[in-house]
Amino acid sequence: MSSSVKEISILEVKKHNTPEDLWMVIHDKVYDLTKFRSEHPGGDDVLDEYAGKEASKAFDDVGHSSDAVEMMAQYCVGELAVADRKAGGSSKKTNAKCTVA
Ligand code: HEM
Repeated sequence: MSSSVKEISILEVKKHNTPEDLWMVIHDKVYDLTKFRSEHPGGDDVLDEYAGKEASKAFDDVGHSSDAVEMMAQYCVGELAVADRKAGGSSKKTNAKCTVA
């Protein structure tokens, strides 16, 4: 069965590790936060810190609101490749729609 969600490897995510090209992984979803960076209420520096990286724990530790979680979907560009996922990485909370082809 084909899925409408694109699978992205962690190696691909790592290439997008600058403020001008900023991707990160949160709960097995890949987000392109390049445009959101300057709008993030928590600041651009914290996002820069996780550019190209796995940021699930950092995201959870902040205790982001449900509004923040809802905002995530629009920046989702795909799912982390199954082989690159870690046990416990997924989260119902942030398993929102991510149907970008
Ligand atoms: C798609 C990813 C993200 C979205 C959509 C997002 C969104 C938001 C929003 C809407 C707020 C305002 C407070 C709230 O509604 O909870 C916020 C605050 C904040 N965020 Fe994020 N955020 C994201 C990722 C991250 C990451 C990876 C970090 C890493 C540490 C982070 C750190 C913070 C901090 C420190 C605050 C300020 C909390 C405070 O003032 O009490 N955020 N974020």
